[in-house]
Amino acid sequence: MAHGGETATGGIVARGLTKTFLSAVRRPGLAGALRSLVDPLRVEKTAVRDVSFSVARGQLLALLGPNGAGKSTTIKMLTGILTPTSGEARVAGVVPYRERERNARNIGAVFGQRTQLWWDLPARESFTILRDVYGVPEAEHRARLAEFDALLELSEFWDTRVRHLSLGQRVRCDLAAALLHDPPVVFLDEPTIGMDVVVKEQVRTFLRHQVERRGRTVLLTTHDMTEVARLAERVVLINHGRIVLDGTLEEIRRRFGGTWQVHATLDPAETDGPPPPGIRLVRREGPRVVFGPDGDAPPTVHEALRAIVERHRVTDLALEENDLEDVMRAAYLRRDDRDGHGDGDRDGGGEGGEGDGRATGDGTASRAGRSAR
Ligand SMILES: Nc1ncnc2c1ncn2[C@@H]1O[C@H](COP(=O)(O)OP(=O)(O)OP(=O)(O)O)[C@@H](O)[C@H]1O
Repeated sequence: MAHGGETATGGIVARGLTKTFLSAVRRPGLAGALRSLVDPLRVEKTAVRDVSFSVARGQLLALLGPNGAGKSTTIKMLTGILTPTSGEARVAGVVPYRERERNARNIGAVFGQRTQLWWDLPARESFTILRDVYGVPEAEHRARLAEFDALLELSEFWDTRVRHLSLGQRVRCDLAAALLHDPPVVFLDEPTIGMDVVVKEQVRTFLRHQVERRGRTVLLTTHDMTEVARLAERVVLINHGRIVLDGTLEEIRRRFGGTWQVHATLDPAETDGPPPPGIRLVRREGPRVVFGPDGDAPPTVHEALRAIVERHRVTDLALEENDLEDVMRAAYLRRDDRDGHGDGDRDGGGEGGEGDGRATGDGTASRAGRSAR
């Protein structure tokens, strides 16, 4: 966990962040509806529960989780839009919900569904207004716009009124607008939603440039697993408002799906024998078998291939990586199982906590793993 000193240079720290909403619900039936008018029934909903993580300066972290997991609520607390019910946050050394103006200078934010651009103005005029709002020197402004244009091809459409831009064009302008004042920290809530594959790749290149060349700290949410695979060094997976895993994509694969599968055809003379240690038989159909990693410390794929060939009489061998969407589905569903058992998981602090999804300890809770049982 990073400390205040680290965030002062441009990192993010969330400690025990919790947000509970109180919302009015209507009682059923006409009489209930009338009663609710004078005596509203309020229910509590904890959207984010004891969430702790940190992002060091110049790191990109993807916040992942199913719909309603609490991602946007977390980002809203870190951008100062919402005040947490308990816990604390620091973004570039500032408590965002206490010093909103100071925080606004340190961060850029893009909420893919909304725009911060003036609808009836061409984007370039919005950029000029933002330059004046943030007091960016003209030469700096021009240099930064030129950099953004080179990466995002904005000049093709920045003289068109924002209301006439396509979604992909508009979000590219929003990305530029969010970074024009050179913020050290950037929050992106589903930035590539609805973009075509070419524009998505352009935006990813732009983000990589901002992280690697400009040293910005980026926290993004996405449901696009290709995006995660291409961009994120580290992911925090949340579900039902709690952190399930804080680690790398490889760790998610290992815990929820396994990092590899070996499809083999065995010689008909092969007699049934157990697979090598650390390897499990996922599926068997006649001579065709599928092996996967087993346990907490499975062999690497090279070790596995060698062990399988030494142990079994193999006539054909193919290596496949587990599909990331399948792995994520297993991760999301696994969390639901755990909730159903009310296991009282608490630690949001990441790796090794009770909330790390190792419900069975086998580390291979994949679709394939289940079908093998
Ligand atoms: N203002 C609010 N009042 C009451 N409940 C809310 C409010 N905002 C969010 N919630 C609830 O909090 C939970 C988390 O919502 P949130 O928008 O953070 O999820 P999310 O992970 O961003 O989901 P998605 O991927 O669908 O955008 C949801 O159950 C949502 O209904």
